Amino acid sequence: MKVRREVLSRLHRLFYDGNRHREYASIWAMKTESLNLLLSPDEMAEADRLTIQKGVPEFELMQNAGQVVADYVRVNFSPCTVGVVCGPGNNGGDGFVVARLLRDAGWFVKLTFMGARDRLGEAARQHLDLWGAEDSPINDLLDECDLLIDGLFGAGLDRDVVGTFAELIKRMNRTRKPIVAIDMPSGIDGATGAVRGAAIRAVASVSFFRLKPGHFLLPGKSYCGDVHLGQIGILDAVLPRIGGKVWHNGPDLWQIPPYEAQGHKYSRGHCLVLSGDALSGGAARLSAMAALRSGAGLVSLFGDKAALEVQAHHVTEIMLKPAPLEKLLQDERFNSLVLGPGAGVTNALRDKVLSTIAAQRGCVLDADALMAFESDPKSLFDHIHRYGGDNIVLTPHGGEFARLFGKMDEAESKIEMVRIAAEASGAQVLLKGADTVIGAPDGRVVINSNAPAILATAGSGDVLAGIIGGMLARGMSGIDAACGGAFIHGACAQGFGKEGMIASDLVAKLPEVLMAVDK
Ligand SMILES: NC(=O)C1=CN([C@@H]2O[C@H](COP(=O)(O)OP(=O)(O)OC[C@H]3O[C@@H](n4cnc5c(N)ncnc54)[C@H](OP(=O)(O)O)[C@@H]3O)[C@@H](O)[C@H]2O)[C@H](O)CC1
Ligand SMILES: [K+]
Repeated sequence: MKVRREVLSRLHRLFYDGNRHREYASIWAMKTESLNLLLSPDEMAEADRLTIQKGVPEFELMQNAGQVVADYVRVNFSPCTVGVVCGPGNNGGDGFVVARLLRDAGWFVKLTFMGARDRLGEAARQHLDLWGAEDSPINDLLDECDLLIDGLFGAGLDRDVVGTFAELIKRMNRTRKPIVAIDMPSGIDGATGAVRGAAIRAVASVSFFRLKPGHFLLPGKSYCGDVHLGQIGILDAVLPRIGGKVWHNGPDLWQIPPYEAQGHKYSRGHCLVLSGDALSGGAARLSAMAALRSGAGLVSLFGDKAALEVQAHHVTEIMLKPAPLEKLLQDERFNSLVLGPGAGVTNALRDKVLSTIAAQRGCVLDADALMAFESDPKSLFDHIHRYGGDNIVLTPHGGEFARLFGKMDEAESKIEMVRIAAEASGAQVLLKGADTVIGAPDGRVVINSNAPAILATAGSGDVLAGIIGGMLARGMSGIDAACGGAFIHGACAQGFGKEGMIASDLVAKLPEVLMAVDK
């Protein structure tokens, strides 16, 4: 019933043409069973429990989990001597299955169990019995095996790893042998990606049913190696009961509105970008070019006449509007704005932001547009709550985020930080970084993980703001535009290569990437 209501309201909004900001279909509301959904270890344990309650034996889930890992190993490695290190819980139980299946396939397998048989659960104990061979001393296993399987801890890690286990993890890493992690690299917190004391550095992590935030948040991501997902019989039908609210970003989550055959440039939206002054216009120009390449029908730079006269020497397709913002906002066709890049932190900028919000336009508030509220963020947030923030995207980097929302030491992870910030501000918050996290005011969070290191270059953030501005102009909602923008931005950098990229190269890559994500 709830889903039906969401679909109906989505359809209502689809056909609603609010003049100021048109909204197209977002497939977001129908994503309960999406493979992009991420589950925390606790949510995963709940999915496991509900599935078992519905009659699927835990023994079978464990058998299937081991099978998925063994299959991964057989496809990706040549037969060799494998050492399986099993911990005291069900992660170790999966390890018993992997060991048995690889042995059955003719591989030479050693296994060390770092727990007590009588403390294992029933299913793990049965699988230990089926393995049935002598335990190997850990020194022999580490010396003699070519490939290690990490079955120490998975979803049940609930404290820092210390003492013997921490030493073992470090020794496994020091062998420099390839390690395949079952579920998560042991020591990585699946909910937050934090290293809990010590963690396995895996070449691959094979997980089950749905991935976890820790596979994508740093530093966890850099410990996982290749991440592989397999299905083990946990039922999709349990997902509505879990009600997960964190997703991994990808084109399945959002849809760029297609061009209409009858459309004209105004029906594709008009994005206004505030120019910096005469000596600081490059950032806004990058945003404007990105917005235009992202498919906004028209893009205009506005600002001081002196600044626009300089811009006139650089732009061709982009128009220049030397009019005051208040006047521009009377024209409803300007449906999206990008404010902040190179703008300078001034009271005048602050006023422009507040006017834009009051005029209920889609907007991206970046850099200086955020810092203009550093001393009084509440005035920004109150304004957004008053006029509505569905189509507003704030794009702070870590430093700006802390200055606007406070340090949030209490918060558990980037997910919690962004969730709190989105709720407080009433807008979408896109916290930039190597693991960009995007939050909506209703608690939904999306992790974007496709940004390569070369994206950390001057002007890259201006391009991101422009892409999101272009998406808003085309009629995407704030959350869809933010997620789409972050993914497309990362994909542009990935498509460029490893060296020498500058921000305008991202703009040049946009057509190729937009074609690739077009559904
Ligand atoms: N839902 C699924 O997809 C399935 C998952 N399977 C696998 O099971 C694990 C989760 O199993 P679980 O038994 O809940 O947890 P772990 O094996 O990860 O770890 C629990 C044991 O580890 C001890 N523990 C936890 N943290 C530490 C630590 N820092 N230092 C030392 N020991 C630690 C804990 O000990 P206690 O003292 O707290 O009791 C437990 O003994 C999941 O990751 C999958 O691999 C199923 O096989 C199939 C279904
Ligand atoms: K593990």
